[in-house]
Amino acid sequence: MSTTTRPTAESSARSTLEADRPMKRVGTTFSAAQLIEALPGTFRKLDPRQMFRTPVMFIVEMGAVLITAIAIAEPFLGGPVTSGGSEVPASFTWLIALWLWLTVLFANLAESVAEGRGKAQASSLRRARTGMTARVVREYVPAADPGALGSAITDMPSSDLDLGDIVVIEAGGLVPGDGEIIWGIASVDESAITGESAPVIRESGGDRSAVTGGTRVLSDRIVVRIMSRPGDTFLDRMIRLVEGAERQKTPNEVALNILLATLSIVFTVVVLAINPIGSSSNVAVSVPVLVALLVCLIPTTIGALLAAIGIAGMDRLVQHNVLAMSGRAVEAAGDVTTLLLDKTGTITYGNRRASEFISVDGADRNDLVTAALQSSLSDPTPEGKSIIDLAEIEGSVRADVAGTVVPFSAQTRMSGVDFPDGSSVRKGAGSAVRAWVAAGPGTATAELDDAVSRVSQLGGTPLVVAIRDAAGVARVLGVIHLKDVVKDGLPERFAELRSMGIRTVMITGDNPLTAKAIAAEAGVDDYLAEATPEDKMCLIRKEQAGGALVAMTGDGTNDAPALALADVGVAMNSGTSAAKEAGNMVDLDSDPTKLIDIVRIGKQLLITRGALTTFSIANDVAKYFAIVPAMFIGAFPGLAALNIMHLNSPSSAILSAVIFNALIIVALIPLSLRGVKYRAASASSLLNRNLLVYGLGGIVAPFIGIKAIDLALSLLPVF
Ligand SMILES: Nc1ncnc2c1ncn2[C@@H]1O[C@H](COP(=O)(O)OP(=O)(O)OP(=O)(O)O)[C@@H](O)[C@H]1O
Ligand SMILES: [K+]
Ligand SMILES: [Mg+2]
Repeated sequence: MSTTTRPTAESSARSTLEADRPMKRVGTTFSAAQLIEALPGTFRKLDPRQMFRTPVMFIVEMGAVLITAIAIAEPFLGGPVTSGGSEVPASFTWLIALWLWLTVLFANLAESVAEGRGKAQASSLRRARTGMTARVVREYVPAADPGALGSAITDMPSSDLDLGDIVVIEAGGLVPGDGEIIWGIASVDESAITGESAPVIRESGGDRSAVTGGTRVLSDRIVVRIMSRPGDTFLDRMIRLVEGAERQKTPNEVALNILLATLSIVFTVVVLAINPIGSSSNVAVSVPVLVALLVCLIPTTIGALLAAIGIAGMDRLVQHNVLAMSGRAVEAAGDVTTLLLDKTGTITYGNRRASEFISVDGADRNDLVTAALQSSLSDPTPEGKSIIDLAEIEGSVRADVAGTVVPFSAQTRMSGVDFPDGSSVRKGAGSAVRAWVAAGPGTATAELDDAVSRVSQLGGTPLVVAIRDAAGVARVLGVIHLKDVVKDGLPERFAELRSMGIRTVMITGDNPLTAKAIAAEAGVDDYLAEATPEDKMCLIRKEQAGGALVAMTGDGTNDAPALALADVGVAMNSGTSAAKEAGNMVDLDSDPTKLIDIVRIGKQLLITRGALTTFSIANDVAKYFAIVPAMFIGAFPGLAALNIMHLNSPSSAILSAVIFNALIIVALIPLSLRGVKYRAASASSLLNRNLLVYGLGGIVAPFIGIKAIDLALSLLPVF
């Protein structure tokens, strides 16, 4: 690996990448309509079996049930008289019960509003899924155009399609399910899924062969092998994802929930111990006051908002056209230190096309073109097809030849044909074909090296063409120049990643010179050339062993193992289904720099959760000082010294604390949905700043809030 030069001025053209356009579906606060939509869910979530998943809020709900029962029973038992030696107004128990119920409902509301944003999107996705007809080819002849053959075709509903079915889709038709194109090339409108109206090219044989159910074929005819099971298509998964149906708690969330539950249990024990300590019955604290105290002490704020924060994070990714299959990956993204990128199809557009034949060593140009054509006749890759196209433009005539096809593989980096008379033809990466020629036996000359470097320095992929005659003598005929284009606006975006502390490394199967040229043009920090799929995995393991959290973006089947191994594996939507299956995120815009947004969203999620946890716990400490003196002031007038807030009466102090505890949840819903503002800064300085803002804020807010509520309550005749 070597470090590349910094981006040049020419390459700093304005980005046309998707990530630069204004975001499509962004809402930072919630509207009245959203609130109304969230109401049914708010009440449905009262089901104790659901509440139990959030232990803190489950305790509040049980408290609400208990206090409601006491409020109902009180008139028959002589009514509430005193608590902790103070008089209590008759409506007190009912008021506490009411505000405990509201506390639970506000928590449910937060989650329900967070879910609501995905539901709207899910219903628009559902529209893309319904009512499609699939045209299934019964007996498909491999690699043929069923239209030309007049194959038998049966129509069936797309919902009946199964794994392995072969369907044909004509221009204007909807793709009935996810699959791989096995014949043909077409432009496809994927806007139903990506929201982006510019059509994309999909073709058989390469890394751009995947099509998604619900998208529309705009031109030509393609044959697709279905790769998804009924009910488990990409669209189905996307719907479940945005609806939150598949949402599972991340390890961090589980750990935080355990911490919150532990705190709750500790406080429950503390509160239960209050009366025995206060011994004599005239100072005994009543059950409603004990429950009120408990609810104020346990971390209800974060308990209520935790789920909403997580859902909102996933939702923000969807707004950026990224589907995250796991919340764990979103969190990991917040700490990514290294980004590995595949070259072809990720940094470049991936439509490598033959643009030039260069003969070397005195070889006849026609022989080169013919050999290139022959070696590509049975090569289904887009590169292979582009060579045939160019050879035909150059006047070569396609003639079927019998022979054993040697298909391209990422390991051999060559493809070709072995003919029955013992001769053969190969094309492929320089190093691979050179070795093949040397074993011929034969020699390659400096003229070849020159041609290869010339193509490489232009950022092109040189494919060396060689033949071996029936006598076993090999020789090089020349080089095919495969051209690819680097996506726009990459250097600025990689510079941004650098400023976030993320190192970018391009890994490619291509030769070092091409890699160097493309790396310089794209502005990555480092590159690794001639990498096999195993090398890609090794590099990830090495980085991980050194403590780095690794993100990988790729599109090809040969990237799949690496995508699966990386902490954050972002598959390009344009890529193969193997890549999309292996990664834990899919970028619908196929933009390799989307990681900038993914990292930002991951960091924001972690920071928001940390900030609100700090706030919640600081808040609870402050409430303790507001309530405890008030609780016992009747019995121990000496506590008046602690009563720094001078609240109206003990019962109004306690009720004010409970009301504040409930209202702070509602007040913080917008922040948990929107996320704490993220600035590019080191993790420790962000942490310190947040501890200060949210810790201090958490201590001060209750004093102001409770005092204000107490003042308002004092206007009521009851207090
Ligand atoms: N159809 C083909 N026939 C022969 N050789 C090929 C063919 N396609 C690619 N090659 C050669 O094999 C090399 C490795 O290809 P591979 O697909 O593994 O990597 P890549 O696509 O170039 O890089 P990346 O990993 O960035 O996508 C290419 O650089 C090229 O030299
Ligand atoms: K609380
Ligand atoms: Mg590739």
